[in-house]
Order: sequence, then structure tokens, then C-alpha cells
Amino acid sequence: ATAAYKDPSKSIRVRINDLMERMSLSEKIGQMTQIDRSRATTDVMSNYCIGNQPKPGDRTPHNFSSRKWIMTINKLQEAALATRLGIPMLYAIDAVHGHNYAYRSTIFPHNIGAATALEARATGVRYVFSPTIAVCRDPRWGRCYESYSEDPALVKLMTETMIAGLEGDIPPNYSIKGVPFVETGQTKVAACAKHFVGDGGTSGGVDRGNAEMPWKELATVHLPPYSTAILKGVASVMLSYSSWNGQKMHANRRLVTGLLKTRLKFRGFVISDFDGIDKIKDANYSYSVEAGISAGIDMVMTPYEFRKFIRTLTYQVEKGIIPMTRIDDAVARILRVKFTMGLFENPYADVEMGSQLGSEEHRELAREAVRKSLVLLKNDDTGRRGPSLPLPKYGAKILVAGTHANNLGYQCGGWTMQWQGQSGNNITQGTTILSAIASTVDPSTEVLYSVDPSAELIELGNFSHAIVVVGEVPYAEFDGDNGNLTIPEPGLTTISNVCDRVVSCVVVLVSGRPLVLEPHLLSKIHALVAAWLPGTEGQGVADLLFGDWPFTGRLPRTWFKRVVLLPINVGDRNYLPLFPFGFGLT
Ligand SMILES: OC[C@@H]1[C@@H](O)[C@H](O)[C@@H](O)c2nc(-c3ccccc3)cn21
Repeated sequence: ATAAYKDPSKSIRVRINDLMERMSLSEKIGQMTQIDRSRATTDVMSNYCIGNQPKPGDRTPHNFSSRKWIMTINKLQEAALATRLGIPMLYAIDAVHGHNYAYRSTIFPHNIGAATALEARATGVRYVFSPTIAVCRDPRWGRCYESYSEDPALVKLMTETMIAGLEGDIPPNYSIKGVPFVETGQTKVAACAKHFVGDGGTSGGVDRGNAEMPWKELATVHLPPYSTAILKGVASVMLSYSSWNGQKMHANRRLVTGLLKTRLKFRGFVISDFDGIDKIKDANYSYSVEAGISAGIDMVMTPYEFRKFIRTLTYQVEKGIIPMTRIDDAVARILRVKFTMGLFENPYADVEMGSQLGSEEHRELAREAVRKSLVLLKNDDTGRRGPSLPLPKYGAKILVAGTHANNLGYQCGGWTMQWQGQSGNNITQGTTILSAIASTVDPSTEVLYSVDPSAELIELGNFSHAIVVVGEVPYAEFDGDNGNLTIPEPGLTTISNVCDRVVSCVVVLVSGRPLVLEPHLLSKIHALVAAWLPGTEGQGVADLLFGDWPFTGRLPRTWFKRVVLLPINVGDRNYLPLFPFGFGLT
């Protein structure tokens, strides 16, 4: 007869219990181990290593078609299924604004759900390390663009739609609160709410820093999105590298086991960040393993040193340092997600899904998201001809300038093809802002592009309009921590050079966050658009610049005046922003 755990007609509780009874300690610990793809050879998979994710910046070969992805992942799955109990492995990746490590995928403005799930499944990926539900309270933080907002209510709202987009809509009569839910079938993936908790509240916005605040602030500002994620059936929660009042989140048993698992009743699995356990206490690995596992970590992202992890944890269980009940809790949570998402019944990737990667439909969706995310901050009347925007399509002579006008990598930002993002137009497929402008105007309009035009070129060209596209170069995580938040050169100089000489000057700022706009600079700019990190579909920017679509976007975070005044967030007393939370001209 078929073993109960392999019988989908049995309840998940019965399947978990049956399988757990059969598992050896090493098979249980194998389920708790997540390794890097580059280490997942067939014989290593016999250690039941269940998850693989390319480390950030993993040089996923450009020629990796969705078919090649699927073959690679299916081969790993084959090895996992060939083991004694045949527990399928769960392949994970960072898909934070589309399937951003897959060549030719659609890159969205951040955190889009259903389409990202489809593009992940197009390559055989079943688990994504998103959404980031951080509440970024200080734009000096290099991950602020991964956060929806400084306002917990807005982050909660977005979390709700994002978890449903990735995992599917949790059925109204779904058993008990906190139990993970992932639709079976070909279109959804397991999600990961991250990083628990307070990653966006560190002092000075220092990545992996210390969130120094009373419990009340943690509970009212940073915690609320987790209650929403749990209610929506999120499959996993990733812990933050950061600390709360000096205690590492990866070792915080009171918040992970006491609050998240017990009080909030989270029944999915808790995963560490990359080598997050190792960072609990440098040079004392066994202490770190004991502290992290005892705190409540269920799956350990130990990409390379997994043999050391397995050896250490096995020793600690055999010596009774870690009780078997803790191991069983971790494994039961992991198995619950795998059973719920139908991974046992449907372990292999489906080549049929390949066409979803970078599909026209998704690119249209991304273009719509770009249109809705742009925020118009200024649109002055330039005297005789009225405000600069919308720009004319007919009979104009337009100068396009700036480092970000013709650079697909720059408009995508970090977490794109490489962990830190890249520069250039062939990093993947998409539409630059320049090519979008060129294809939007009528042939009667002349468009001239110069990345950093000289004074004489500008004066001799007698342009009727100028569009200057500048901003931040790509960054991720701590590489993006920034204490001055000025518009990087040569952008600042290009703005002055052009806007001092062209009567109608539109500046498009491509950045992951608000940047300093000195009054004298702002006075030269006739129209100012915050474009954030639009991704591959630059057409969405031209749609608004030329009036094919209206500006509707509003600021999801305060546009501060000066860095010395940070942090400044909606709801603060004596709130004195340059542009307030929710601001946006139409
Ligand atoms: O990519 C996996 C996870 C990702 O999901 C987390 O949000 C993020 O904090 C993270 N940083 C690293 C990472 C950073 C530097 C060196 C090596 C690894 C790895 N990861």
C-alpha cells in the first residue's frame, strides 16, 4: 500500500506525522538545510538538502533560457526524489521586482505579485524570497526601495495584495489562522515575508544595524505587516540581520518563538538570512547554531558551509543541547508548506510555463505599474506656453540628456541580473526611457540625445524642450547605505547646464528614494518627475511625459529637505518636509 505521506487524500496533519515517524535525524536536519545551487551536486542532494538559491550576484548565465533553468532545477529535484523517502526539494530565489535573475524576464517597479509568480514558475522556481515588508523609516538605508513605504498602514495594504498575488487567494473558510497557504497548480509560489522584524527601523538607516526603540514603536510601526502576512497564509518568514535594542533578531527567541510563532500563531517556517546564524556571534559557531535554532529558526540558509552546520546541529541534538521537539517543530513546519503547495504531487517544473517569462502581457502590466508609480513633484508655468508637461509630440526640438536616459541597467536598479545590478542596455531585454521618448513623438519632432551636453551644443541647438534623466546608480543592501543622499554627479551638473539654457526643462529622477533637492537647483527645474526604479518598461515614463496617460502617483514616503533632519516620517510632530507623504501633482 502507498505510504500515508504519499497519499494526497490523507490530511496534511496525517501526512506530516507519518513522514516524520519514518525520518532519521540526518534526514530531518537535511530538510532544515538550504544550500547554494553551485553546491547542489547529486551526491550532496543525498543529504536531503532541500532548498537551493543562487547567492546574490550569482552569475546566472545569460544564455539561461527558461528551458535551461527548468532542466537544471528538474535535475536537482530528480536527485532529491531518488533519496530514501523521496522528499522533494524546494528551490528558492530572490524575485523582488520580477524574476530579476532570469535573463529576458520582466523587471517591474518593486514588489509585483501574480506576474512574478508566473515568471518564477516559468523557470521552475517554487519559492521566492519576497515580499520585503519592511517599513523603511530612514532613506539613508540601502534597502529603502525594497520597502513599500514609511507608513505601516500602506505596507499592510500592499502586503495583503502581494501575498495573494504570489501564493493565491486564501480561501475564506481556510482552516486556522496562521497556517500557510499556497495554491497548488502551475501559477503560484511560496512567499517569504522579510525581514523579521524592524529591519527598516535601524538608527541612521544602517543596513543590518540596530533598531533602538521601545516595544510600543516596534509593535505599532514595524510589526503590523506581519500580522497581515500571517492572516494571508504566508508560507515563510525570513529573519533580519539587524538587532532590536542590541539583540540580534537571529537569536531573539522571545520575538521569533514567543511572539511570531506563539502569539501571532504563525504556522509556516522561519528561515534565516544568508549565513545569518554565523553572524550571531562571530568565531563561536556552535554557540550561534544553538542560539539560532533555539530562537526558532526552522530552515537555515547555509549556502556553502552546510556540512559544518549539519555536523554541529547533529552533535547538539545527540547531546541533548537542542531537544528533538525543536527539530520536529522545524521539520513539521517545512513539510506543512511542501504538502500544502502540492510539491509532493507536482515536484517538477513544467516546460509549458516557459512562455510566461518576459511575456508581452507582463510587460504591459509593468508599463501600467510604471505609469502609476511616477510622481509629479513640480510643473511650473513657463510663461507664454504654460507648464512644461505634457510635452508636445509635434513640431518640437527636444534635447534628451543625462546618464539614466539610455541605460536599462540604471533604470532597473539593484537586484537585477546581478545582486548589485548593472549598467548597460544588453543586461536583459527592455525599453530605455530614451527609446520610449523616440517612439512616442511624431516624426515632425526632432529628438537629440547627449548624455552630458556642452553649453555650446545646448545653445546652438535652440531646443524648445529638454528632458534630463539622472539619478542613482544601482545598489543593493549595505552598498546602498548613503549618508548624504545628494543627486550623484554628473547628474547634478547636467541639470544645471541644461536647465539654465533651455526654456522648458523637465527633470526625471531615477532613484530608489528621495534625494536632496537644494532650493537653488529646484528653482531651475520647470518640471520634476520622481520615476523611482521603473524597470525594463521605460515606455511607461514616456506615456506620462507626453500626456498619453495622466500623472496619478503620490509619494509613499516623505521627501525630506535635508539629511540632517532625518528621520522624518508622516505623523511626526513638527513635520516639515519638502514634499509631504501622499503629495503628487496631477
Ligand atoms: O539572497 C538571499 C538573501 C536575501 O533574500 C535577503 O533579503 C538579503 O538580506 C540577503 N543578503 C545576502 C547576502 C549579502 C551579501 C553577501 C552574501 C549574501 C543574501 N540574502
